[in-house]
Amino acid sequence: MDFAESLLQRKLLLIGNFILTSGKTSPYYLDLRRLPNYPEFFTVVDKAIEELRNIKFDMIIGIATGGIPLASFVACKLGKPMGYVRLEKKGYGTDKLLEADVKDKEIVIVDDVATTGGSIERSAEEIIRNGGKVSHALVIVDRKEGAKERLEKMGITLHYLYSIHDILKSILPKLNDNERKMIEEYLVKNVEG
Ligand SMILES: O=P(O)(O)OC[C@H]1O[C@H](OP(=O)(O)OP(=O)(O)O)[C@H](O)[C@@H]1O
Ligand SMILES: O=C(O)c1cc(=O)[nH]c(=O)[nH]1
Repeated sequence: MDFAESLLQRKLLLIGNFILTSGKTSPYYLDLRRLPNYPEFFTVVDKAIEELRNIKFDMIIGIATGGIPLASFVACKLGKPMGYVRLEKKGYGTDKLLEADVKDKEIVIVDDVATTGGSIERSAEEIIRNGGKVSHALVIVDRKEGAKERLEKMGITLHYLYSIHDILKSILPKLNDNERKMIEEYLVKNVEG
């Protein structure tokens, strides 16, 4: 079974009507928060390590919440420091967004999914505000909805382990006509090449 089929079988790839963090509505949703429940996660960790092999960096920052497990496992296996950036301030305690000392460090940002790239952009801005540098980000799946181009403008290269095309090509034939039509229409309107 390939990765996409296992996502579908484990209900980590859902078909329906989903509101995204950007406010867009999508007929599919990658719910990778439970991927670490399954052995496929270890393959993803190994692929991420392979993808980072030729990149020089000091620290990995995961984006809460979806990016934290992958950031943690990869950092641990590589013997690199790790931290994370919150979605929002707590309003109490230290009230920080970024839980890491990034000053003068070269950071790789890690997340589960990139759609518009807004979450990575906000995280990079916070890291830069705190004195860190960001040239690379890595996600498990790039939904190909503009993240690469958006991040390029900030000088950040987006790496991904699977594109949405890799995921959907083996899945589309398994769906009913209505589901397939909704997804194909969404792809035409929202997704690059
Ligand atoms: O590229 P973007 O358009 O920013 O969308 C992708 C982001 O959306 C999801 O996070 P979400 O905000 O749902 O938070 P969660 O990981 O805590 O569930 C996902 O984990 C990415 O961080
Ligand atoms: O854009 C998002 O918010 C998003 C899309 C997706 O497929 N999965 C996810 O966790 N978030």
